[in-house]
Amino acid sequence: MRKVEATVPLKLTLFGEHAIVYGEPAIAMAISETMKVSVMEHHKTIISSSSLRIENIKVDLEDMRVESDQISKALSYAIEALNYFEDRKPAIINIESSVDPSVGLGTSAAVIVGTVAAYSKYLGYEYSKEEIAQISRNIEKRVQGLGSRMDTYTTSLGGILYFPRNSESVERLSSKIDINGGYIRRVSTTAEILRRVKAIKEKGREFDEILRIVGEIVDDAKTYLERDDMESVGQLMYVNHGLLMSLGVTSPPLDELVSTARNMGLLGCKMSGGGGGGSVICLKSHKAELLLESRGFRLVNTELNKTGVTIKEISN
Ligand SMILES: Nc1ncnc2c1ncn2[C@@H]1O[C@H](COP(=O)(O)OP(=O)(O)OP(=O)(O)O)[C@@H](O)[C@H]1O
Ligand SMILES: C[C@@](O)(CCO)CC(=O)[O-]
Ligand SMILES: [Mg+2]
Repeated sequence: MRKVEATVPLKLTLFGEHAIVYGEPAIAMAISETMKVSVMEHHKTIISSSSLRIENIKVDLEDMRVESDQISKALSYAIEALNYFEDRKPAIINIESSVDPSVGLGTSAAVIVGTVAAYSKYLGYEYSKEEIAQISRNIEKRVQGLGSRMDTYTTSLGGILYFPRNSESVERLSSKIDINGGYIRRVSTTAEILRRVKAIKEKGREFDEILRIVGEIVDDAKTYLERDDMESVGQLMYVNHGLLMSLGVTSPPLDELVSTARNMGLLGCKMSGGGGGGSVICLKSHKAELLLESRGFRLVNTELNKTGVTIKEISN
């Protein structure tokens, strides 16, 4: 029986979330939390996701229909990833994540990257990580309507990545940055928050100006990260958080935590990812870890992942 398994790192956004959707640069980092997608030979197509508590959903291979609209919405990223392939073969697709879905850690991207990586190998294709990133980026954009290539590229390629403005290139950064990260549940998905930002942006020119300043912060942060000047990196984290608050994408628990961190003299903290709750990152310190824990944030394994998606063939 053939089985292919893809392991995909999740990610943190260090700087520039939301602004990157409008052409500004951003910096993201792949971490050691993972999404695993396995594809196993079978006579029917079945999708299971333990973290979504969705078990053995049968999928019609012809039109990728599932039994209920609600479930099909929850599985839309995985289904669209399977749909990319025209020469589909039946299989059991199992998705397992080390974190909760939709908390700002790039689970939407990782589900797509993992499904494209494992299913393409199952069908006999040999895609490079860059090809997996490119295919996944288009799928995420199609499902969400809006979005950048940041999460799909970071989870495919691994490392600390800088996405320059108005360019399709990606730059690997070398930095010793060490982070504490944690998350709380959120009510909205990134797709919903992206639609809210678009609506706000259409209301006033000042929002374009905020996004442009975020872009400048990202470029300065790149310089400081490469010099390992963490005091300056931390200061820019607070400023980036403040601008995200002006865009309306933070939430009271996130703002309280970041503001308390600043009052306590921590070097730097900010929201990370789509926002509306979800993830917060701080430059690493014992105090930052205690603060995250005291506010009920679930700590994440923020060790840098340098390799990106890996695929292995398991035969039994
Ligand atoms: N374990 C999983 N199994 C299947 N689908 C998942 C899983 N985890 C996440 N997803 C899909 O990704 C969606 C969440 O995407 P969303 O973009 O809101 O969160 P995120 O990617 O974790 O955060 P961010 O985009 O802010 O980094 C879920 O609604 C679901 O469709
Ligand atoms: C909010 C956003 O910038 C990051 C989500 O992790 C969306 C995107 O880049 O697609
Ligand atoms: Mg997402």
